[in-house]
Amino acid sequence: MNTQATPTAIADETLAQPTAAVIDGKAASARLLEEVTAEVASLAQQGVIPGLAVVLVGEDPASQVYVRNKLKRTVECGMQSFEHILPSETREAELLALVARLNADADVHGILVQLPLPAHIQEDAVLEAIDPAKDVDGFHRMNVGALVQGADALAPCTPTGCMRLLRDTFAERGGDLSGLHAVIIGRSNIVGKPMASLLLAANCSVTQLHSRSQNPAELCRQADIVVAAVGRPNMIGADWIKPGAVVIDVGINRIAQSAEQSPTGKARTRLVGDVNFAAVSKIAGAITPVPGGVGPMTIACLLANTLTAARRQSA
Ligand SMILES: NC(=O)C1=CN([C@@H]2O[C@H](COP(=O)(O)OP(=O)(O)OC[C@H]3O[C@@H](n4cnc5c(N)ncnc54)[C@H](OP(=O)(O)O)[C@@H]3O)[C@@H](O)[C@H]2O)C=CC1
Ligand SMILES: Nc1nc(=O)c2c([nH]1)NC[C@@H]1CN(c3ccc(C(=O)N[C@@H](CCC(=O)O)C(=O)O)cc3)C=[N+]21
Repeated sequence: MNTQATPTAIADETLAQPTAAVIDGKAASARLLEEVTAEVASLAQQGVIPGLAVVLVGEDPASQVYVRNKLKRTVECGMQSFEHILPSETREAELLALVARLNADADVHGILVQLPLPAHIQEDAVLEAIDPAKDVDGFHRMNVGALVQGADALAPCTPTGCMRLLRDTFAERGGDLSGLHAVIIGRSNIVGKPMASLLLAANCSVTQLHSRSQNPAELCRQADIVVAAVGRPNMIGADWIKPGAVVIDVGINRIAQSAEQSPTGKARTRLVGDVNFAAVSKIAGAITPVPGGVGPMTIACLLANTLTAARRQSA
């Protein structure tokens, strides 16, 4: 890179020092996993080993990476992992039969069916077939309803992980989330909608943006807290962000990386979020990186949910 301070070099956003605090999701997830590991050990003394079943249908390479990461962490925590990798042509009836067997298996306390499923399988039929007590993703209607009503429920892992990062960030500054304006970009059942429920429960004023929203950047600029869950690389630029806002980037996007940018000198892909990190980190108060932000927290919260489910099932 040209280090001469020519006007164009100064304009290069990658040269400027970020002013935002970078929120370390890896460290936060390691702390949570340490707590979970200790609790698993004490449950094991009562003869209960929490078990998590992960079901993956098809060969989506990104999903295989998540499944592998989850398996590794599950075992590290002292839990049992049951992996079911099925071919993409698996029929819905076969998948429902597997879910029924896992529901009836006393060694399995948590069930996660990796989404998205192949197009010929009805996603909601499968999610509704999971025993709500074992629904560690929190996607069953009974758990969704409980979350919306503010009742005790297994809450979706990614939004729960985002809340932990937000609470820690504001606690470090001697405050909390109450009364703050949160803008969520995205309204999926997995991330955007449950995120709104959790922020509302924490007394935020919540605005939800989506693909039909008008003037999204202008609305987003009013936010004290921004949660981006869209799936579009680098969509959120500095002009979307109020100075000092706390930005949580949920997006996981794989983009092509040129040979010059790659540490190995070979053209390959790299992960980026929905937020333009280089630009936004110059204006935000705090920001999560991708990778190393929300992703590791999702897995830690999944294992925390599995522990909770195992405790309830063995009480
Ligand atoms: N880090 C982690 O642990 C996880 C990361 N992810 C990542 O988060 C991202 C979002 O995932 P998910 O919620 O499942 O995605 P979905 O595709 O289900 O939802 C995307 C949402 O973004 C909205 N959207 C699309 N384009 C725009 C736009 N131009 N402006 C405003 N809103 C827009 C859509 O609006 P509409 O409803 O109108 O279509 C939709 O609500 C993905 O990158 C995914 O890989 C997901 C889960 C976990
Ligand atoms: N039923 C279901 N539940 C899910 O929770 C679910 C799902 N289906 N389908 C796919 C999405 C995506 N998701 C991620 C989890 C962890 C990382 C993660 O660990 N990311 C790391 C590393 C990623 C890498 O390097 O490949 C990081 O961001 O640092 C990413 C994405 C869960 N999802």
